This record gives sequence, C-alpha cells and structure tokens, in this order.
Amino acid sequence: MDKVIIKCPAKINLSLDVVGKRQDGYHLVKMIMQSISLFDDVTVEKNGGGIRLYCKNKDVPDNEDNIAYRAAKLIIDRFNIDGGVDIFIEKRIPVAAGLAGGSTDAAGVIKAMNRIFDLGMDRDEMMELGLKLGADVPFCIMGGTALAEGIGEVLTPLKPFEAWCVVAKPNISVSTKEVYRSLRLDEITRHPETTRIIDYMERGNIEGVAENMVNVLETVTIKRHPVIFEIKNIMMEFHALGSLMSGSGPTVFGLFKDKGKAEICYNRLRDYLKEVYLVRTFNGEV
Ligand SMILES: C[C@](O)(CO)[C@H](O)COP(=O)(O)OP(=O)(O)OC[C@H]1O[C@@H](n2ccc(N)nc2=O)[C@H](O)[C@@H]1O
Ligand SMILES: Nc1ncnc2c1ncn2[C@@H]1O[C@H](COP(=O)(O)OP(=O)(O)OP(=O)(O)O)[C@@H](O)[C@H]1O
Repeated sequence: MDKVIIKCPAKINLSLDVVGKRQDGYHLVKMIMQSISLFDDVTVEKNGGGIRLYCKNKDVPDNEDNIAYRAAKLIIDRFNIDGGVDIFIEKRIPVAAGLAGGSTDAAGVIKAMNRIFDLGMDRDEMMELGLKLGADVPFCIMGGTALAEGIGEVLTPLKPFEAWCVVAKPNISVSTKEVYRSLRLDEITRHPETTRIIDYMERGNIEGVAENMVNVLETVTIKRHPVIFEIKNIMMEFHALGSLMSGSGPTVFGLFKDKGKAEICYNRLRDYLKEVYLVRTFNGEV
C-alpha cells in the first residue's frame, strides 16, 4: 500500500476546566472531548525521499510550521525510514478555531504512515508519539467521546454521546498559547461540574449536558472578543439547549436534540457569518 486517505474529524470541548499549572507552564485540565462530523481529508503517499505538503488554504503553512509535516518528520526520524511522503490536506475545518484542526491532521498522518510503512504501532504507541506534537493530538488519534486530564493526554473513553451541533466561527483568530497565558486561575468563579455532566452523558440526557456546559477559557477569550458572547446568545434565542465556546475559541457550538431546530439556527447564523456548520457528534471509526 503506497497511499492512504484518512478522514480527520474536528473536536469540540463539551466542558473545559483548568485545575492547576505545571512547572513548564502547561496547564492541568479536566475536559470532555467530542469528535464531530466535520472532516479534513488527509492523503499520504509514499515518495522517494523528503516531505512535501500541499494545501490550497492560504492560512495553512506548507512547510515544517505545519503540524502534519512535523508528524511525518517525527515518524521518519523515529523509525529511520528510508524514503518520504507527499501529504495532501483538503482543509474543511476552520483554522485557528479551537476545533483542533491541525492536531487532527497530525493524527491522520501518524495513522496513515503506520499503515503505509507497516510500523506496527498500536493506538497507545501512536498516542504517545502524538503527544510530542501537541496536547490535543492523543485525543485526535483516539476520537469519539472522552474525558481528558493531565495536559489533555490522560484519556478515559466515555459512552458515545449523540447530538446535533451548530458550529459557528466568527472571523477572528485566537492563539491557544496566548489564551492559556492570560488565564488567571484564582479569578475563575465558575468551574464545570464534570462528573455531573458525564452522568448526564451516560444517560443520554442532552438537556442535562447542555445546561451544565462550562469552559473556563471563555473568561479570557470573550473579554477580548465579545462577538463570541453574541453568537452564544443567538444560538440560545434559536433554541439551542446550550451553547459554549470550544477550546481556546473563538468557535462557538450549540447543542440540539432536534434536527429541525438545529437547521433553523444554522440558517439564521449563515446570514451573519461565513463559517457555520450543521454537524453531528461523531463516534465512528476513521
Ligand atoms: C484548548 C485545547 O484545544 C482544548 O482541547 C487544548 O488544551 C490545547 O491543545 P493544543 O492546541 O494541542 O496545545 P499545544 O499545541 O500542546 O500547546 C499550545 C500552547 O497552549 C498552552 N497549553 C496547552 C495545553 C495545556 N494543557 N496547557 C497549556 O498551557 C501552552 O502554552 C502551549 O504552548
Ligand atoms: N495542518 C494544519 N491545519 C491548520 N493550521 C495549521 C496546521 N498546521 C499548522 N497550522 C497553524 O497552526 C495554527 C493553529 O491552527 P489550528 O487550526 O490547529 O488551531 P486550533 O483549532 O485552535 O487548535 P487547538 O484546538 O488544538 O488549539 C494556525 O494558525 C496555522 O498557522
């Protein structure tokens, strides 16, 4: 097999808590991660030597600044691979959005190269390697629904959660590093009740989940970009059961049980923003 195409899903955070800080500046988190049916297509093809990356989206770097490029380099070095790869990224996930768009492409490259070069890594080994690239990469390798602790790499799979989501990104970019750096732990007044949310998830109670979602990083990003708060309000006006910023933002998602209501909300937001998607939570294999 010389060529593999992988569908790489985006993620949302159904809740995000920060519970401490490591010596190296990384934050200890407790968050509920959920893949959604919004995919990049990543094609990886064997070549004679070197890494080449192609992506039509001008906001996506085509060199070692691309995390998918770095994933390929890491594998070539680690396994002493004689030869290289061409990587083609069909970008559909909004960039710098809080949806782990880069991390999921990197996860896709790791999975693809494991198959192409017959490296025999199991999922845990791929996740361990992925962590060297970024905190969200292990979850992107696992996919589905999970509780993430540590800096995001200690993962406990949760029962698949089924819901409709409207996902909307305002036309601003946010740096994850900068958001974490500006977070003042002692100023957070509202933390999510993570165990309670998981309990609702296990019972398939979308309303219970939606009403209890909290992302502590909103305190930083919404202060800088009030448009996030406006989008959350529009989603609630249009009958979302709950609405939250994903990751470090600026993307906002609304949860729905009813597809019809989600469609009405989606259509309303499309009048207002360019990057709006109607998706489902995704628990399938990729
Ligand atoms: C916001 C989330 O997307 C939520 O899922 C993640 O916590 C961020 O994951 P990520 O983008 O893969 O993060 P990385 O690429 O590893 O780190 C980017 C920067 O965010 C900060 N960072 C990230 C993860 C974490 N648990 N604590 C941090 O403080 C670090 O300053 C780091 O320099
Ligand atoms: N494969 C990639 N896809 C998108 N952006 C990439 C990629 N590789 C590197 N980047 C760079 O990384 C930056 C962050 O993009 P990305 O879409 O991964 O952010 P994000 O969704 O906020 O990630 P996370 O939720 O993991 O913090 C972009 O500004 C871009 O320059």
